[in-house]
Amino acid sequence: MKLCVENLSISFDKQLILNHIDFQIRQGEFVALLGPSGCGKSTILNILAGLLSKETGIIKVDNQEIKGLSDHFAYMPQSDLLLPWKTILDNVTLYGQINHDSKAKENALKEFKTFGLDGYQNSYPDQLSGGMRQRAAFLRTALCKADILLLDEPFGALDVITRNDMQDWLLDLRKQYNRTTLLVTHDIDEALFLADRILILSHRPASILKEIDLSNVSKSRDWLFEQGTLKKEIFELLKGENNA
Ligand SMILES: Nc1ncnc2c1ncn2[C@@H]1O[C@H](COP(=O)(O)OP(=O)(O)OP(=O)(O)O)[C@@H](O)[C@H]1O
Repeated sequence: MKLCVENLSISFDKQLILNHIDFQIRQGEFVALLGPSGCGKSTILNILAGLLSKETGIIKVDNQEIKGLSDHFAYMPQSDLLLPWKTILDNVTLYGQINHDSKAKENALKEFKTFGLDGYQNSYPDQLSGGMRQRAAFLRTALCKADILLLDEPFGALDVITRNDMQDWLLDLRKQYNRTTLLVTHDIDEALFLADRILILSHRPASILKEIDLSNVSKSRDWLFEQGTLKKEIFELLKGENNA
């Protein structure tokens, strides 16, 4: 599904946070949003997910305008929000159960291996490592029948090694699943490694400062290590905005 965001603005307490944001995401494209802290990245996801009301702007999925909550979007917030009293299988099939999908558990179990959770269906969240919990939260999001995934710093709370492992895993998964995705991250490496395109936001009120197209790049850790100049350029841009 193609996502089109036009002229998106919002203020909190009379302070303009998003200033006429325009962007599009093609079917199957993976786009990362990078920007200085507090510029409004999560706010964009919250508006798309229907949790916040925009002041101006139009959101379209495949040319159809979306208002409020929509099942086009599956949202994975920063914390994993796994329910501690439910098993991993019950946690990942929460939406399916709410929607009375009798095949929810059967369909979920087929994905446990891919998501590195094989054998853990009857475990509880506190029996899993941080990385596994994030994969479970991600599986719950991916199992939603939504066309567009909204991921807010999914690996933000993980240590650097687990984070890198999760990025490798997500890059592999991307090739298989081809879901339209918008990822919010603070991490320049993560954005470069995972995204087809990076949108860099300015300091508040946020507008899109720069777009980096990586769609023709064959991604690998070696490629990432060689991107010193590009990383420096993005870093300087974000640093300038942080000080703005
Ligand atoms: N519901 C709300 N009511 C009032 N102010 C809000 C609300 N949501 C966000 N804000 C404010 O809007 C600004 C942008 O917040 P947001 O969380 O979108 O930024 P961010 O770029 O995701 O930040 P970070 O990188 O630190 O996660 C912040 O100043 C925040 O305090």
